[in-house]
Amino acid sequence: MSMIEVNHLTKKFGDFYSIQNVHLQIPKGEVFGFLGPNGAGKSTTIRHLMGFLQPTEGSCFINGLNCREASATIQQFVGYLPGEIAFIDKMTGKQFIHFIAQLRGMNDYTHAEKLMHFFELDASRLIKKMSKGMKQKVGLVCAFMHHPEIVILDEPTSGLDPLMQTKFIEFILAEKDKGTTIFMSSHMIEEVEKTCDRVAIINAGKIVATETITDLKKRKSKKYMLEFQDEQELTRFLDEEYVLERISSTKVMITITGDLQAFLHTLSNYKIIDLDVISQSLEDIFMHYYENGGAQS
Ligand SMILES: Nc1ncnc2c1ncn2[C@@H]1O[C@H](COP(=O)(O)OP(=O)(O)OP(=O)(O)O)[C@@H](O)[C@H]1O
Repeated sequence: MSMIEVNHLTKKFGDFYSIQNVHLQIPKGEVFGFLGPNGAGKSTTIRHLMGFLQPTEGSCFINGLNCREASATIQQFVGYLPGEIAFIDKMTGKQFIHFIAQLRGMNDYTHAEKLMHFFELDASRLIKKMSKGMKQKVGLVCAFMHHPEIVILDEPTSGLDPLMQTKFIEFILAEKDKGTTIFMSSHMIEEVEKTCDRVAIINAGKIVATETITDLKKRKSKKYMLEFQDEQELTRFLDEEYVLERISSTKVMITITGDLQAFLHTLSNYKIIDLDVISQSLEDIFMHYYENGGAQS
């Protein structure tokens, strides 16, 4: 049985389709990424999972429970991090964390304390005086403090600095080892690549692809900026059969899809003074799907 199941979910706001025919099945223990640009429909899908929205068509289930009908029960056991957290500003971080814990009937804060320590959160401050990143950490502590088996995170790293983003990835990988089922939305391919088993890509309310990270990586091309020691070295390199764009007399941009090994081997024969990896943007990856007719794989 899937832990999370979204069946042909459609939501219309007036005449506008926020999401259309979204279909997802996430088995126990899977870390699933939900990628898409701003306004693609990620939060709308997630809000249905938490039972906050009534579908126009379709349905969703968590652990076999209908998300709309069993909303209260689901909110009790699922770990949830909303995209925009509505905090009670007058509380300190700690008071808020205890408040949420009590709503869940918890009275042991040991794990919450551990999480605060891990995320380096000083929760004694008033929430209204906290930065966006600190508030995000409060949200993460609330999402994980009751050892949930299923976790739903709406853009979990938004507002976190790069060091914390790395810590977050480490944290998710540890949760994955424990067997936690995680569904997380993001618009950053890198964090999804590092943590998830599978990913669905949503654009303009429709799923354009669902695939394993292994397959995504195989298909993904990467660009490298190479700077050669001098023009002669670059000229020599032009004989190699690579798709490249000449940037200057000593610099080229190369696109590599798939096998890196052969590329690295070739590079070892040249005098290179600098190499930069240019990450492929989400849009570039979408282009790939559009070029293939946006077919679902
Ligand atoms: N309550 C609402 N009323 C009208 N339109 C809405 C409502 N909620 C969402 N939408 C629209 O539905 C579309 C999808 O929004 P959603 O918030 O799900 O996107 P998202 O993928 O989470 O984007 P982001 O990355 O910016 O958070 C957007 O065009 C948004 O304006």
